[in-house]
Amino acid sequence: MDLQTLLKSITDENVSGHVQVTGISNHSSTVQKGDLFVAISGFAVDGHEYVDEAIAAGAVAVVGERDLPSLKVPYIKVESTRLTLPLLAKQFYFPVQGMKTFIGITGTNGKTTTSFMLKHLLEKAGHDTALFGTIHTYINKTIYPTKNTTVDSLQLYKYLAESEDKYVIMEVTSHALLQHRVDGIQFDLCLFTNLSRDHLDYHNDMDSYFEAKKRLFEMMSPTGLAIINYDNQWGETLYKQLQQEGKRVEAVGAEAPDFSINSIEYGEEMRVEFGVKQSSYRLEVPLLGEHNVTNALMAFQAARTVGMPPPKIIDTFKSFTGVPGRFERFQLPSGGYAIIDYAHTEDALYHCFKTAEQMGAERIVHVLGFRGGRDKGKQQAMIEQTLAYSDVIFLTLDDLNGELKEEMILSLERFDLKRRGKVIADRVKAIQTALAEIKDGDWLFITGKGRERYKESSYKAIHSDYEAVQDWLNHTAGMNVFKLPST
Ligand SMILES: CC(=O)N[C@H]1[C@@H](OP(=O)(O)OP(=O)(O)OC[C@H]2O[C@@H](n3ccc(=O)[nH]c3=O)[C@H](O)[C@@H]2O)O[C@H](CO)[C@@H](O)[C@@H]1O[C@H](C)C(=O)N[C@@H](C)C(=O)N[C@H](CCC(=O)O)C(=O)O
Ligand SMILES: Nc1ncnc2c1ncn2[C@@H]1O[C@H](COP(=O)(O)OP(=O)(O)OP(=O)(O)O)[C@@H](O)[C@H]1O
Repeated sequence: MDLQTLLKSITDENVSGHVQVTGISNHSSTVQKGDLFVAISGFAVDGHEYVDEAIAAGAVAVVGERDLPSLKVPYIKVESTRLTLPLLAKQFYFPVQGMKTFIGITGTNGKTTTSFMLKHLLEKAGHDTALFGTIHTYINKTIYPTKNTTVDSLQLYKYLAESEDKYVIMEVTSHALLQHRVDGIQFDLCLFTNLSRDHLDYHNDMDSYFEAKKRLFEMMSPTGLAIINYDNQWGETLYKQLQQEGKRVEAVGAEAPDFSINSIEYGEEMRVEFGVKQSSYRLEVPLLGEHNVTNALMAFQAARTVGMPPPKIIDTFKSFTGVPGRFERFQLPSGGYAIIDYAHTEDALYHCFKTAEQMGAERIVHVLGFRGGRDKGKQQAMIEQTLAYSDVIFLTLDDLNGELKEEMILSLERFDLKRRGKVIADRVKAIQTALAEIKDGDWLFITGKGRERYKESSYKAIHSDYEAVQDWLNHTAGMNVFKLPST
């Protein structure tokens, strides 16, 4: 594409000469000959420092937001490159949204679970469905690894250009919304799962965190619909605000207008009877936990809105097999259970423990750690939550993300575990020590990482909580033939 044509989306200024752009890059190491390089002033480094490297790699023009000494390629200075990047990327890779239906899901917890449920429903109904989220990106039935829950705008538009999928489900985080990673998308459906304390290292307070999440609903198409979990206090606030703004909005939950939950049966699968306006339904959710009932009801409403008949949705839920690393429960030789779960907020832990209690757990044993470089303010509340339910607690390391191991261990040792716990720094050791404690009737929660690979090495060549459990079963419990089901 001609540079001047590409720049029309961001400036009226003329650029001298005829420059053909064959791609866009925002990382110097990925620049290809013919690329336009966009320099972002980042949180960790300043992309303007890499302009020379980008030009040496073949960049034919540069967009930046700082004054730079004259370059041997055209330089276009803009107000904000974070705002400019999605405009350029969209124009170059995916100028027309076309026939795709965009579904954005935001909230502190439940985005991944709800998005997996919805993808399952849509795919079983025969619709090609793309998914962007924490676990992976899924385009044209191919899985791609992902660094962020919401990919950056450049990667997003490159994927969308490739995607032949009719539906696009995106987990949209508050970081992504503030960093303009999904700018330019008009969402047909916007879901709000809940808001609870998290990420206050990035957002100053809960009000700012809420306002960041609310941005998704500003990107909703005029004919779009917002589906809100009304049982969450912030959900109720959002519902009322959107209604006042004249947006189309539906609420889900026991306290929601036009929606009623008549009964919930707790068990190996959850059964919920509920009513939407004049109709009533009975849904079996093949997952544990009331939080998953909420997630399922959100997915139900979304699938219904895009035209799937409720009986078909109810039937399709029966074949949903769950989400990797989200309340994955394994029976141990002792008769107790080990659960691998991604909970890393006080609210998520509460839902884990409440589920165990409802299922008759006699004792709760808990292994948890805290990610380095993330909100430290939530740690004490998470400790209080585990103390409220757990009989035995093992504090251990999670990803350090650049923090010093010794300092992290010291900070873990400072928590008062009321003589019910101890610090075992090595995560595999902590998990395997806990497993050895488990008796019939016990539920062991291993939280924070789900199926994610460890960034830190352990005393054994084991790379995830799942492998740590499997290794213990194979070696210590003498069950050499036992294999946990894989993802
Ligand atoms: C703090 C934060 O959110 N950072 C995000 C941000 O990084 P950044 O743009 O500031 O990047 P940077 O590393 O400072 O680099 C600045 C620029 O220099 C360029 N560069 C850098 C190095 C180099 O050698 N050459 C080069 O050109 C980079 O490509 C970049 O354009 O934009 C990047 C692209 O979108 C993100 O990958 C990155 O996420 C980092 C890795 C991260 O950990 N983010 C977390 C906090 C996050 O976003 N989490 C949410 C989930 C939260 C939840 O669970 O709800 C998420 O959506 O993943
Ligand atoms: N609706 C819910 N309400 C509260 N907690 C939930 C809910 N759904 C899931 N959880 C808890 O939160 C954890 C993370 O769930 P999930 O991955 O679905 O959420 P997420 O919003 O994608 O999280 P993240 O942003 O951290 O990737 C689960 O492992 C579970 O402990």
